[in-house]
Amino acid sequence: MDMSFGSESGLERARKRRRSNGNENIARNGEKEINIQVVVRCRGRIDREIAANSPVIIKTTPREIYVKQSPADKTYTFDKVYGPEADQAKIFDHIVVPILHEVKAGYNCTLFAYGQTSTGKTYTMEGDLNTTDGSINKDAGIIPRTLFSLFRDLEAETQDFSVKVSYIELYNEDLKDLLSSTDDPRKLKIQDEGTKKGILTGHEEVLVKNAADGIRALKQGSIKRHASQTNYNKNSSRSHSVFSITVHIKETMPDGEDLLKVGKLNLVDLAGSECIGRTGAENNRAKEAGNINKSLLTLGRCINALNERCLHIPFRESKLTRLLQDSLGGKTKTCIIATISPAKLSYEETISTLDYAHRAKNIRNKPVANQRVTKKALIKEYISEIERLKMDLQAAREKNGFYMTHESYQSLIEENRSRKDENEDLRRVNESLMVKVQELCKENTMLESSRNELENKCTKMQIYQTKIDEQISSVVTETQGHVDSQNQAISACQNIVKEVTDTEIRRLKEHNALLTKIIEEANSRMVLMREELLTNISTYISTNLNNFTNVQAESLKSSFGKVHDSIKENVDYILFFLLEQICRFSTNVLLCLTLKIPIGLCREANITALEGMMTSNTKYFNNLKVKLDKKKF
Ligand SMILES: Nc1ncnc2c1ncn2[C@@H]1O[C@H](COP(=O)(O)OP(=O)(O)OP(=O)(O)O)[C@@H](O)[C@H]1O
Repeated sequence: MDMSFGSESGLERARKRRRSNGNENIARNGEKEINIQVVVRCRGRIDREIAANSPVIIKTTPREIYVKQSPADKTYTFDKVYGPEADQAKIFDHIVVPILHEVKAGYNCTLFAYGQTSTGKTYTMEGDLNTTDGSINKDAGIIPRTLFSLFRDLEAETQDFSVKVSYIELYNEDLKDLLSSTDDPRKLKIQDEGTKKGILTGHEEVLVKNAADGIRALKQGSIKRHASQTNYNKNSSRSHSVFSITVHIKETMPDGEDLLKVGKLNLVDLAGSECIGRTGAENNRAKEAGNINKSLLTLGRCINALNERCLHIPFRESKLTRLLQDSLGGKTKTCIIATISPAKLSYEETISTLDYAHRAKNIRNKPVANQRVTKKALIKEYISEIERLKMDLQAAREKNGFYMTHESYQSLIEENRSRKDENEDLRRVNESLMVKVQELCKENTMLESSRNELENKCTKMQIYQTKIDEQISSVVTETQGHVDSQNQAISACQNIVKEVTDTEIRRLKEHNALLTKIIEEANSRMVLMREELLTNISTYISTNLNNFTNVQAESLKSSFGKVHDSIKENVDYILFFLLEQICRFSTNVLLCLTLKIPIGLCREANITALEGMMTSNTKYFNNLKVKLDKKKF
């Protein structure tokens, strides 16, 4: 029985051994890491969401998904994104058809649907399983479409092939020791004898001749699929289901030898990831939800560990992750379809699904095509497998101990050895981690002491800084006082200077007026003198004309001229002197105005200088008066 695609049958173990006998390197050389493909499917609102008036908060583009939230939308990028308009045919053509090519080329591929309850996982994987006139209906999901497409293509491409399917269901993670009862060879019932807690159902691999056979096998296997009604979904799957399709294709080599190419497709419909409170889970169903969440949680931890390239991936912590082990970080080509609801009602679960799926994007697998085996070798393996199973059955029926073939025993020994190796690896990892922890502890202690030192330094610096601050502020206050008193002194000085200057200007103006008056007086007096002189001369000449000789007349003219020149000279001198005084006066006034502010700073000296200037001006005026008086004719 090949119960799962993660656990190995004797046949697979034998194949593996053969691979390691020389062919493994060749296979390894061809290994190429590829990321897991992650796509998102968002369905339209369903009746329950419409009735609750829950608005649509999801917008999609071919690669991006926007979740409305304030203040800004949250955006996620995936390999592909499908909105409500994408029907079942589109999903199949875009996602599954390329995967089927890989299966036919001899690869193991896994496609699993993950998402909150009622978001459409079962609709996507199974959908409508009924057929009309031998054809699928439009709501048929990935499994029926795969079976129909596979048989159609294989029949068209080759005559020699076989298809086998198996179905298993897993819904309780409390199972510890799985015991098998084989009364019905087509149906497997494994029960935890100790606790009677859980059942893992399914059937062995069965050969199917056409697509309808395959669908029948799926229906048979899932007939008892554990489903219950939740607040969210009337027909909610409470278990994880795995439907596997194995394809054997015969190829005849040029030397005439027949080789078998084997490819496998695992279609996984996970149970809903759900929040217990919101889905209305009570009592047993709450426990059930807890178990479902527990296995999904382990799946999440494995995804995180793979994402972070951890040395240890906790695959063994749940049956589900043991089943999916080769599909996550192994040699399988894997695609995850994350299903979400568009309604605001499911906001939290949608974000959680998208975060989960987004992390899975970074997981890298190294797909390797299965080794082709000769028909003869395969038949031999099947015969020995049947022999082993027969003997196991016999021993079980006779309740006569447990029979095991030499090969099975060797396999178990090998498995045991590999577990021991694994344990040893873990012990070494643990040891190296302990060393690291100790190193970190030491580092931490050192860091702690340097932190204390730094804190002490900091405290000292703070005290020092406080002192400096105090000093600076006292200097600033003192300087400010000085500046204020200087400013007061300056403004007082400026007032005094202004007063002094105004007084001096007024005095200068008075002097100027006096000077102008003197000039005017001198002018008019000189005009009078000149006129008087001329009158006297003409009277004298007219009286004594006849007595004058020519010589006398000439001498008179010349003395008249001299007198005239002397008067002119005196007048010119006086005018020049007065002009000089006016210039000096103006310069003084300008000087006073220009020096107003500097005077304010050293006023005493300037006031003395101004007073000196005024005294010298007064002196000039007095001298001038004396001179003018002397020049009187
Ligand atoms: N893309 C879709 N288009 C139309 N109807 C859909 C779509 N996806 C889901 N539905 C409908 O939504 C309901 C819930 O879907 P389904 O049972 O597949 O959800 P689920 O995720 O498998 O839930 P659970 O985890 O509880 O089993 C069903 O009535 C289904 O027909």
